[in-house]
Amino acid sequence: MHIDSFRARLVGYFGGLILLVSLVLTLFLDRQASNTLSKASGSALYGIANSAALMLERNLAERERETSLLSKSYLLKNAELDSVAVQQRLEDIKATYKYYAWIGVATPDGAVVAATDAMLVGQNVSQRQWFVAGLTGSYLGDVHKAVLLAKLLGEEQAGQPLRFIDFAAPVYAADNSLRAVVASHVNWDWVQDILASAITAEAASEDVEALVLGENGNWLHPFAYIGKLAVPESLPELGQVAIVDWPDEGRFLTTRLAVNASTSSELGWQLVVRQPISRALQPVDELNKQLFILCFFTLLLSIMLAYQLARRFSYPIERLADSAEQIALGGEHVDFAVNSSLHEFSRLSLSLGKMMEKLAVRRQELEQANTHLEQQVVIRTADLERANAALQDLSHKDALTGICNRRAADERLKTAHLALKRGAAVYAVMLLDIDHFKQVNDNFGHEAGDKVIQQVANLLQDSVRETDIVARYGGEEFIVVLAQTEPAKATLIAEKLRAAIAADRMTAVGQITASIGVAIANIRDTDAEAVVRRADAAMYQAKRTGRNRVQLCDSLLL
Ligand SMILES: Nc1nc2c(ncn2[C@@H]2O[C@H](COP(=O)(O)OP(=O)(O)OP(=O)(O)O)[C@@H](O)[C@H]2O)c(=O)[nH]1
Repeated sequence: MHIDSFRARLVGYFGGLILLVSLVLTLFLDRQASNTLSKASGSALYGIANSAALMLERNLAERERETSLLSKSYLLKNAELDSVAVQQRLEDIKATYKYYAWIGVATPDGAVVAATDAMLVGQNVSQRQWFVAGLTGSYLGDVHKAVLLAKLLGEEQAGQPLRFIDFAAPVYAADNSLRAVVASHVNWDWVQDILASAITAEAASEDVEALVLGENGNWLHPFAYIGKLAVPESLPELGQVAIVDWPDEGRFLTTRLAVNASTSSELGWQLVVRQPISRALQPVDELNKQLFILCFFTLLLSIMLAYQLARRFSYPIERLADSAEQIALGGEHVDFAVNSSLHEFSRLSLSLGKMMEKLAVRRQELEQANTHLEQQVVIRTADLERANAALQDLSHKDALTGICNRRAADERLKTAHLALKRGAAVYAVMLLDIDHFKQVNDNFGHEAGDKVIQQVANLLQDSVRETDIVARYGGEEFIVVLAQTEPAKATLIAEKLRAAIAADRMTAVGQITASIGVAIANIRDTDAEAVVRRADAAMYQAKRTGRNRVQLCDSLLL
C-alpha cells in the first residue's frame, strides 16, 4: 500500500481523528475524574480529621471535667487526704478510664499524700509544673515525659518513651482555704488509640495517616516523625484540603484542623491528615488504564473499518487506473468495467467505456487519414523531385540546342579549376565561334541560322568524351572543356572539331566554318575565367588570322 494512496490516507486520517478524539476524551475524563476524586478523597480526609479532632477535644474536656469534679468532691474537701476513702476514690476513677496512668493528691506544700497504686506517695512534687499551676486553678499541661512516673511505670512502651498529659485542679476546704492539689496523668497512648480508631481500616489500607502538630510547630504524633519529618511550608488553611509537597516524601492530599477542646487552657494542637496523591488518585490510574485499552481497541477497530471502507472506494479507482495504464502502454481492447454497486463508479466506468469506443473510431479515422496523407506526401515529393530535377536540368540546358548552357559550363570550369589546385591534371578550354554567321542569318534567315547552331552543337557533343563538356557559350559561340588534356592533345582535338564542322554540310546552308581558340589551364591561374579569357583571346586571334583555324594560346595572349 503506497503512502500516498487513497487507502493509506483514509486510514491515516481516520486513525488520527479517532486517536485525537480518544486523547481529548481521555484527558477530559482524566481531569474530571481527578477533580472528582480529589474532592471525594479530600472530603473523606476532612471527615476523618474532623471526627478525630472531635474525639480528642471531647476526651480532653472529659478528663479535665473529671479532675475538676474530683477537686470539688465532698470527699476531697472534707475527708482526711491520706484516708482509705480518698485512696479508694482515686482508684475507682482510674479504673473508669484505662489511659489514666496516675491520679494523686498533694498538700499545698507539694507532698503527695494519696495516689493510685500509692505511687509517688510521700514524694514532693512542688517543682512540677502541674502542681504549681494547680495551686491556682484548673490546669491542662501539654504532652511531656514524666520523670518520676516513668521510673515507676517503666521507661518505654513499644519502643516509645512514656508520655503523659497532665490535668490538675486545686481543692478548697469549706472555708475556701486551699487544701490540696489533685492531679491526673493520662498516658499519651489515648491519642494514638483515638487516631487509630478515627482512621478506618479501609482508609489505613489506602495509606491515610493522621499527625498531631504541637503549638511549637513540632510533631507530637506519630513518635517516629518527631524531629525527623520536616513540616511543609505550605500546609493548607485550617479546615481546607489541598495537595501539598511534603519535603522528601512527595505530594500528599492534606487537610488540617485545629483541636479546640474548650478546656481551661488551649493546647494549640493541630490535626493533620494526609494521603499520598498517588493512592488518592489510584482509581484514576485504573480508569486511565481501562481508557487506554478501550482507546487502543477502538483505534484498531477504526483503522480496520477505515481500511475496509477505503478498499471499497479505492478498488474501482485502482481498476480504472490499471485500465488507463494499459491504454498508455498501447493496449487497444481495454475493459473499463468495475464491480461496484456505487452509482458514481458505475457511471464513470460506463462513460470511460463509451469514450474509449469513440476514441477507437477517431483513431481509426486518423490512421486512415494519416495513411492517405503519407501517400500524398510520397506522390508530391516525387513530383517535386521531378520538377526540381527538370528545373535543374533546364537551368543548365540551352533551350535551342539542348546541350549545356553557359551556367553549366561555368560550374564545370570552377570544379575543374579546384581539382587542378588540389593537384589534378591540367584541363584545356576551347572557345569555338562560327565564322561569318551574320551572313548565314542574312542569307538564309534566322531559322536556318538556328538550325546551323543546333547542328554544330550536336556535332560537337558527339565528338568529345563523356568526361568533357560542350556548352553553348553565347549566340553562335561554343565552349568545350577538356578534362585532363595536355596542350598537344587539346590542339589535336580542336583541329579535329574544326575539320568536322568544315566537312559537314549544313541543312539549307551548306558548308560553314568555325574558328577555335585553345587555352591550357595553369596552376598559376587564379580562377577558370583567366583560362577562358586566354581561350577567347586565342579564338579572336584565329579570326584575325583568317578564320577556319585553330589557335593555341601563347604567352603573348596571356
Ligand atoms: N539565327 C541565329 N542567329 C544568331 C543567334 N545568335 C546570334 N546570331 C547572329 O550571329 C551573328 C553574329 O555576327 P557577328 O558577331 O557580327 O560575326 P560573324 O558574322 O559571325 O563574323 P565573324 O564572327 O567575324 O566571322 C549576328 O548577326 C547575330 O544576330 C541565334 O541564336 N540564332
